Amino acid sequence: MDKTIAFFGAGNLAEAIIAGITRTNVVTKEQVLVANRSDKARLDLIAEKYGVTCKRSKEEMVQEADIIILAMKPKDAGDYLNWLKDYIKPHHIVISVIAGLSIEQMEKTLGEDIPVIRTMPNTSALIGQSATAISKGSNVEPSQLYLAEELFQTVGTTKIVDEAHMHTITAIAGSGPAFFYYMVEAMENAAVEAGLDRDTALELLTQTVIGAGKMLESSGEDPEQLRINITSPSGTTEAGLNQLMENGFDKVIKACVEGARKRSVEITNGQK
Ligand SMILES: NC(=O)C1=CN([C@@H]2O[C@H](COP(=O)(O)OP(=O)(O)OC[C@H]3O[C@@H](n4cnc5c(N)ncnc54)[C@H](O)[C@@H]3O)[C@@H](O)[C@H]2O)C=CC1
Ligand SMILES: O=C(O)[C@@H]1CCC=N1
Repeated sequence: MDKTIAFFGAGNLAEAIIAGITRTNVVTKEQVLVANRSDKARLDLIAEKYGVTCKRSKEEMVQEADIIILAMKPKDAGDYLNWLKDYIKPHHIVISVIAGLSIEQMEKTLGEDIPVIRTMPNTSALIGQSATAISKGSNVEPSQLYLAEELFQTVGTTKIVDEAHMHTITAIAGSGPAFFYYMVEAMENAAVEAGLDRDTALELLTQTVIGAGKMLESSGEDPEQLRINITSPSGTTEAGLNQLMENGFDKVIKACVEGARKRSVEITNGQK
C-alpha cells in the first residue's frame, strides 16, 4: 500500500493495529507515523518495538499522511478534531477507532468534503485476530473504503456494516474479548477452588476457548447445535448448563451487552 498512515493516540488499541500492519508489511515502517498526547516514554517504546516514526510534529504528520487514524479516548476526540480541522484536506482519509464517535460528529467538525470512516476493531489485532466492523461516511469513495478494509484485514477480519449497528457491535466485538476473558477468569478461579493448580487450569481453558472458537468458525454448525453435541442426557454438561440457566446466565449476558451498548450511546451523546 503506497500510503502514509498517521496514528494520533498510541495506546493499547493503536499498538495492536501498529503491530498488525508492521508485521504484515502492508506499508513500510517509515510509512507509519505515531503521536501521543503526552506520554513520551510510551512513544519511545512503540518506536523501538515496531520501528515506526514517532518524532514528527503533529502538523508534519498530517501534511505527510494519506490516512489519519484517530485512536485517542472518546473524551479527547473533540479537542483533537477541532485542532485537525485547520490542517485536514479532502485528499486525506480519516479513520476512527473511537467508541461512540459518530460519523456525523466527525463530518460536522472536519467538513462534509472530508472522507471519514468509522471502525470498531478489538485488541486481538495485536495477533492479527481482530473482528473489525467498518462504516463509511457520506464522502467516501469505494476505493477509499477498500483501502480501509485492506488495512484492517492485516489485523484480522472485516465486515462493512450500517453505522446504526455500531453501538451493538462495540458491545459484542469491541468490548467482547473482555467479556470472554472475564468468563475464563471465573472458570479458572472455580477450578483453582476445586484444587486444580492455576497454570494447568489456564492452559486447558485457553485451548478449550481456542478450540471452541475454531469449531464456531469451521465446523459449519451453529453455536446451539455445537452446545447440544456436547450435552449428553443426564451428563456433566447438562448439570453445568442447568446451573447457568437457573442462575440467570441469559439475563446477565443480555444486561452486559445492553450495558455496553447503552454506554456507547451515552458517549455519542456527550455524557461523561
Ligand atoms: N482498547 C480496546 O479494546 C478498544 C479501544 N477502542 C477505542 O480506541 C480508542 C483508544 O483506546 P485505548 O488504546 O484503549 O486507549 P489508551 O488510553 O490506551 O490510549 C489513548 C492514547 O491517546 C492519547 N491521546 C489523547 N489525545 C491525543 C491527541 N490529541 N493526540 C495524540 N494522542 C492523544 C493518550 O495520550 C493515550 O496514550 C478509544 O477511543 C476506544 O474507544 C476501540 C476498540 C477496542
Ligand atoms: O471500553 C471501551 O470503551 C473500549 C471500546 C471498545 C473496547 N474498549
